[in-house]
Amino acid sequence: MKKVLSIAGSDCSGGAGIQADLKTFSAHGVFGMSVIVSVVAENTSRVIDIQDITPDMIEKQIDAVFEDIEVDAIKIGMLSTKPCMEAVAKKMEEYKPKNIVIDPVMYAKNGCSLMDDNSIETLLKVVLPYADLLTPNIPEAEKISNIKISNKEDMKIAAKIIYEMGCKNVLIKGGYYIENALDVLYDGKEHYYFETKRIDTKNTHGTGCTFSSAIASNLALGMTMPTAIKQAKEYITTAIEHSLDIGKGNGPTNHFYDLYKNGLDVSEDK
Ligand SMILES: Nc1ncnc2c1ncn2[C@@H]1O[C@H](COP(=O)(O)OP(=O)(O)OP(=O)(O)O)[C@@H](O)[C@H]1O
Ligand SMILES: Cc1ncc(COP(=O)(O)O)c(N)n1
Repeated sequence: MKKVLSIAGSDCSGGAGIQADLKTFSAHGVFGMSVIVSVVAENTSRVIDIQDITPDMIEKQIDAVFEDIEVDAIKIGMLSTKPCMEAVAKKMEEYKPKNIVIDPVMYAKNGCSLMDDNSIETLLKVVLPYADLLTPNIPEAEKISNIKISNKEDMKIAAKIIYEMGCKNVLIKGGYYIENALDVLYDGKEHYYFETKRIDTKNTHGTGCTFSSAIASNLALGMTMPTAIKQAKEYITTAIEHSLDIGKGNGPTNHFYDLYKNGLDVSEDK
C-alpha cells in the first residue's frame, strides 16, 4: 500500500486540515499519516484560537514517521509561523522525500487568518523550494506573486512568476474568483488548464485541503503531475457537488459519496 503523510493543522470540526487530508487519503486507498503542526479551535463559521506545536515536537513527529516508514508522498498544509516553517523545511532537507505538494494556506474560508502575515518571506524562501507542486488559490497567488489576478491571463502570468521562485510546478486555483472553477498549472514549459463549472454552494470548507491531498495521493499512486491533478479535480468536484450541510457556516466536502452510491445507508436520522 502507498503511504502518504500530511503535515498540517488540526481542524477539530473535521472539515479541513489534517482531518480532511486523512479522509481523502482513505478514499484514495492510500495509508494516511499525520504530523500536527498547529491545533486550531475552529468550526464551519469561525476560528476561535490557534496553538502551535513546538518546533522540537514537530521535528520529532517527522522523525518518528521517517525512521520507520517509507513515505510515497507528502501534503504540507497550514504552517502558521516562521518556527513551524523552519522545522518542517529542516526535515524536508534531511529526508529529501519525493512528491511534496504544498498548499500555502493563509486564510480559512470564513476569512480568518491561519498564517502570521510576517511569515510570508520565510514561506517563500525556506519552504517553497521543496514543493514539487505549490497550490495557491487566487488571494494566496496574489500575495506570493505580488500581482492582481482578475482573469485567466493574469493566472498564467502569476503562475510563471511563482514558478520562478523555485517550485517545480505551480497550480493556481480559481475556484471562487473566476466564473468557472478554472485551475492553471505551469511546469516551467507549458500551461495546463483544469476547468469545471462552478458549483453554487456555501459548503466549501476544506476544499483546498481535500484537493491537495487528492493530488498527493495520486502522485503516490504513480500518476504524472497533470494526470494526478486531473483526477484530483474530478474528486474535489464530486466532493463539492455532494458537500454536506453540517454546521452553521461553510459545510464540509463529502469524501464518501461513492460509498453512499454503492448502498451505504447514511440517512441523517440514523
Ligand atoms: N464552488 C466551486 N465549484 C467548483 N469547484 C470549486 C468551487 N470552489 C472551489 N473549487 C475547486 O476546488 C479546488 C480547491 O479550491 P480551493 O478551495 O483551494 O481554492 P479556491 O476555491 O480557488 O479559493 P478559496 O479557497 O479562496 O475559495 C479547486 O480545483 C477549485 O477550482
Ligand atoms: C487546520 C486548517 N487548515 C487549513 C484550513 C483551510 O481550509 P480550506 O481547505 O477551506 O482552504 C483550515 N480551515 N484549517
